[in-house]
Amino acid sequence: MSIPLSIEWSNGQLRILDQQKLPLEIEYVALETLEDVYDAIITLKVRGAPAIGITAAYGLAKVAQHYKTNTIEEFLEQLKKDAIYLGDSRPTAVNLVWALDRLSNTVQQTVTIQEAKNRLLEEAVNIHKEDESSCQNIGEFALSLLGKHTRVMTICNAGSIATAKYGTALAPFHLGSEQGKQFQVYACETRPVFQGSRLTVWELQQSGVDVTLITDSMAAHTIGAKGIEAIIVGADRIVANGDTANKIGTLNLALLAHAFNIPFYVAAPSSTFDLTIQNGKKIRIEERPAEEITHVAGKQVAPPNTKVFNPAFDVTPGKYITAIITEKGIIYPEYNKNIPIILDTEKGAIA
Ligand SMILES: CSC[C@@H](O)[C@@H](O)C(=O)COP(=O)(O)O
Repeated sequence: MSIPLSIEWSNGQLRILDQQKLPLEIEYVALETLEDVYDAIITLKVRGAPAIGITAAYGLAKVAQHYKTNTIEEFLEQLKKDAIYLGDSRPTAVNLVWALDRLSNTVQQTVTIQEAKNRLLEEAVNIHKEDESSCQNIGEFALSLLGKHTRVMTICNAGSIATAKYGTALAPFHLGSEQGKQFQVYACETRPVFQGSRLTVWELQQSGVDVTLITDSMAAHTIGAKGIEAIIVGADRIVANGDTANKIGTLNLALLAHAFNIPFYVAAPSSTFDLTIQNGKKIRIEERPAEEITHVAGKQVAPPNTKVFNPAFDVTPGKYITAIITEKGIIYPEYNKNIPIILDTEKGAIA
C-alpha cells in the first residue's frame, strides 16, 4: 500500500501523472515546453489547486533556463510574459498565480541571468517541498478535529495527487491509515468529470483506506442511511470572509451538512487563501466545455446541440463552514477576524 504522487522533478525533467487516464492507465508524461504545461493544466492532466501551482512553477522555471535574452531586464520581461500566459490557464484556483508570483518575486533583485535561473529552480523546489509538509500538518490537524468520527463524506479529489503528497481533505485518511485509524470514506463521484470515482476512489484504495463510491445525487440519502458524521472538502480559493470556491457540488454538501447538523470542514494550505477579495461573489468561476456534460467517456449522453451550463466550481458561504483546517492551525468563525490571525502565526494555533 502506498500513497500515489503526481509530480516528479528530477535532473531538470518535469513529469506528471496523467490524471485524465486514471484509473485505467497509470502513465507519467514529460512536460517540456510552456505549451505542454498550459495544455496539461487546462485539460486536467494535472489538476487540484496545489498541484497546478507546483507544476506551473516547475514549468516556468524549466522553460526560463533556455531563454535567449541578453540582459536581466529582458529575462524578467520574458518571465513576466510566460507567467501571465500560464496563469491564464485556469482562473479559479489561486495557488496557480500564487506560485507564479513567488517565482517572479524571487528574481526581482537578481543581477545576473544565471543567478535568476538558479533561483527560479530553487523556488520551484521550495514550493513543492513546502506543500508536502503543509499537507502533512493539515492531515494531523484534521485527524485531531475529526476525533472519534470515522464515517466521513468528501467530493472531488483533494488528495495526494492534487498536491505534493497526502492531499488536504484526504490527508487525514492517509495519515490515519499509517497510524492504524480506519475511516469509512464516502466519495461523491463528482460529475461532470468524475474526480471522485476516477481519482479519489483509486487514490484511497492505493493507500488502503476503506472507500465507498456514491453518485452526487445520493449524498443526502447516504448521510442519513450510513450515519455520516462529518464532511471534509478541499478548496480552490478562500476569501477574507471565509467564502470558499471548490469543485461544483461542494455547496450542496455544505447545505446538507447544515440540514443534518453535522460538521462541514474545508482543508487547505495558506497558498489557497486570497485575502484581496472580500467575499465569494467576486471569485471568478471557470466555465468548461459543454462536452464534459453532454458526453461521458467519449459517448454522447444528451441530444445534439443541447444547451449546457458547466461551471467547474461553486462558492460555499463561510457561514456554512464549521472550520477551515490549514497547515498553521484550525480556523473557526468569525473568519474575517480569525483568518489573518492564523495565517500570520507559526504552526499550532487555533482561532
Ligand atoms: C487539494 S485540491 C483542492 C481543490 O483544488 C479540489 O477540491 C478541486 O476542486 C479540484 O478541481 P479540479 O477541477 O479537479 O482541479
